[in-house]
Amino acid sequence: MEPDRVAAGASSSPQPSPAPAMFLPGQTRDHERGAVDCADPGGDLNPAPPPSPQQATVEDAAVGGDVEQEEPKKEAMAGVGEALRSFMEEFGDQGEDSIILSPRLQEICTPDRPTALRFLGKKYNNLMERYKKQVVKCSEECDPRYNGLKKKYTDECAERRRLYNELIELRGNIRVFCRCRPLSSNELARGCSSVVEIDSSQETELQFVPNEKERKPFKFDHVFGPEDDQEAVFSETVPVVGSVMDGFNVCIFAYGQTGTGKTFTMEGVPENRGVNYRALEELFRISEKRSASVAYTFSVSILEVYNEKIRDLLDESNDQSKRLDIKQNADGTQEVHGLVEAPIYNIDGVWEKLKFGAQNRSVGSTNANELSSRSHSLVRVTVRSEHLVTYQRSRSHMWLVDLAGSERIAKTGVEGDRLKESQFINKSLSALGDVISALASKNSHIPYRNSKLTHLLQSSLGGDCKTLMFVQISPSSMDSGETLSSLNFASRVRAVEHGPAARKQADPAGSLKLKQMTEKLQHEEKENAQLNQSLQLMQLKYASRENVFRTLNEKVKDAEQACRNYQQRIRELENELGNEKRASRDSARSSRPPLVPTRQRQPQGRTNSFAPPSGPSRWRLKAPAKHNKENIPVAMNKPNAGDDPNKPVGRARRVSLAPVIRQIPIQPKRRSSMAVLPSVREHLSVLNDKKAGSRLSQANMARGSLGAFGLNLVPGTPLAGHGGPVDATPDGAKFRRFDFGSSSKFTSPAPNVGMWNKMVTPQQKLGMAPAGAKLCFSIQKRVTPPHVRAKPGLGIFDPALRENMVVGRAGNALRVLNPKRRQSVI
Ligand SMILES: Nc1ncnc2c1ncn2[C@@H]1O[C@H](COP(=O)(O)OP(=O)(O)OP(=O)(O)O)[C@@H](O)[C@H]1O
Repeated sequence: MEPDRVAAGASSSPQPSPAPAMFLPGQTRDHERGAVDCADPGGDLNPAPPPSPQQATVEDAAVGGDVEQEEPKKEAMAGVGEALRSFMEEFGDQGEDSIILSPRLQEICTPDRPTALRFLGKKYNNLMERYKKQVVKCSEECDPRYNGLKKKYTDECAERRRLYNELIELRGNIRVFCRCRPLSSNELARGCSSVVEIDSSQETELQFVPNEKERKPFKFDHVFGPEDDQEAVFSETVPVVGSVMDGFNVCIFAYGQTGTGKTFTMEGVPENRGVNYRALEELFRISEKRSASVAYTFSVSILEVYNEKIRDLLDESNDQSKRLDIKQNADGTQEVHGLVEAPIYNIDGVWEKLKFGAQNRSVGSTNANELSSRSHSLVRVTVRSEHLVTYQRSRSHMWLVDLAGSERIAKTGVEGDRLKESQFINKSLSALGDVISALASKNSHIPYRNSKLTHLLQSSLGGDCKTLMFVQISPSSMDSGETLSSLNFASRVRAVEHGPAARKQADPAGSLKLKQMTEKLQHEEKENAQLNQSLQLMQLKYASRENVFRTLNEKVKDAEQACRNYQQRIRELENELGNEKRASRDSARSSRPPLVPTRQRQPQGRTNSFAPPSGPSRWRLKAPAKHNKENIPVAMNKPNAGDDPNKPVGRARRVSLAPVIRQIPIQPKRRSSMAVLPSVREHLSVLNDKKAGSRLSQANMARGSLGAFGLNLVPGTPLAGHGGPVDATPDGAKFRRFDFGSSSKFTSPAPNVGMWNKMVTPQQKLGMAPAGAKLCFSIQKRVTPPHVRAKPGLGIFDPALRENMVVGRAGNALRVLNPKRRQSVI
């Protein structure tokens, strides 16, 4: 901007409006004031236009010529100049236009207004322009920030309120609303004044001012003044009412001196309905709103506690003698059995019920109230809900209680029945006070059962429900005493902590079912775990058994193979024997000696010179006694030392050389088998003393082959050497020990064998078997089928096991000792 134009502009424009320009960030109010004063010392806020250079010169001269006159003015302006200077400094140092660096400005020691203005010239205008731009820029920058901060602040406030409410809920305090009724016309007529001061801006506080000197503040969750209507009261109550729809138990009760508006608050009047009606209206509204997801059903019961008796106000029979008692449910809640629970489907139905109940309520006239409630009235709304998606059920109660008024008997002037009622009322209210005190001081024992009222409200006062108390007060100076005691009581109630936050109530039937299901589930889980364990065990067992089975299978296969080999071998041997037999028969036929009479006579028993039939027969051979020359039997058994073996043991008599064979009863499951035995000598080398007692067996020897071999080929068996019954037990085994070639004590001497002597083995006859090789006949305990015998458990069929069992060998024959079963010869 050019200097001329600035000067002209300045002169033509009388209002450059410096005042706003003076309110700068960082400046103090004094500075601002100083700047304003500087701009307009005479009181005019608009500064004088900057003088033109010419004017400045003239003025300079004038200043110089009239110093004395200007002296006080200069002094006054000194501070102003200083302010201006600091202002300029603040805006200075801005590049070329900076006035700080100006040597001229620095020369001015005590700048006064004209000097400064003259000096500023166009700089002032530039600065103003810059300042305005900065202000605009600043506001542009700050506005969104300001709005953001403002919003943040509002949000924070809301959050703080929410957190506070949450804190209150967590603490579980009973919420207390205070409602003060207006002064009645009666009171006004009496000239009563109000002792209660309520500041409408302070929603939670009231001052109790009984006189000019006394003033006591009380704090509640909300304070309603005389001008607050039913709607305002209910709008604060709605959140508590809504909780019952979420499954919480709720209790709302009104307490206060008689005539203070308890019934007015709870019941209201038809044209101005109270909490009861509005609460139920709200329940239906919420139900309608949630109908898509939750199905609600409502029922209502109305009762009163009159003179410590419970009366059902919905009982149409109005039977006064009907006795209702409080019982404790399994879940710890209190229940009045026999109480009418009327279902309600719409708000009209609600009003009908409420009206019906109110009509039945006991009321009477007192000095304090024309229509005074003489009982505690309780409306219980039961809300049942079922979620349509999750099928979760809940059942909750909402108690709406209008207590009877506390009253001073003397003041109310009651007598007779009214007096009795008052005493009961006061007694129960005092019990309520005791309960509250006990709860507030966290006593272990809460005296709920001292009155029917406290017993009924047990779970609503100290339990897990949301409680709201209206303390009703009268503003009248006449009632200041009662008002103060009500306020004190309400404060105590407010301090009560419920303990844990209110809990959602599940439907008892549903929860019982759920409990049963949970128990069943737990039981099944336990069983499952046990089954799993046993299954794992079985799997382990199965795996190990499978292993064993596989091993056994392999062994069986081996044994079967061995068995097949043996069978093959036996067939071969049988064939050979058959051949031998045929050959020997043929040769015998061709060289048969002539028949000669025999002097032998048949033994007493049945004699048979032929081999006994094969099969499970048992034979008892009377072994031929050893005879001396005169045919006198001598002792066969162990002779005593010194005994003459040839000494006759009895009367000499003729005896048959043929063995006496007596058939003994066949024992089932016994069989005989035969085996090719090595020669006696070999045999003796095979057997040792200990093993000799073991039974001898012929594995897989065909049963029919026994007959072919003949009994006469079996010396050493009981048939050969033992006169007693065949004994297959280990004790008898010693008798089966034989020494065919030598003089065994059980075998007949070779010359005396008689016809037996002639019966040589087919092997001997055919010369196939080594000299002295015999067939051994043994008796086994059990006849085991081939497949059983082939089992590897027997051992002898398993080559590996058999090797371990071998106790002797003779040619092809092996003598094995199976410790588990028996000793065998193969
Ligand atoms: N907030 C209010 N606004 C206008 N009138 C009120 C209010 N509160 C109470 N009243 C009036 O005061 C009178 C007494 O009220 P109410 O019967 O409800 O008292 P109360 O506490 O129930 O008495 P009591 O304990 O004897 O039954 C009634 O006529 C009622 O209309």
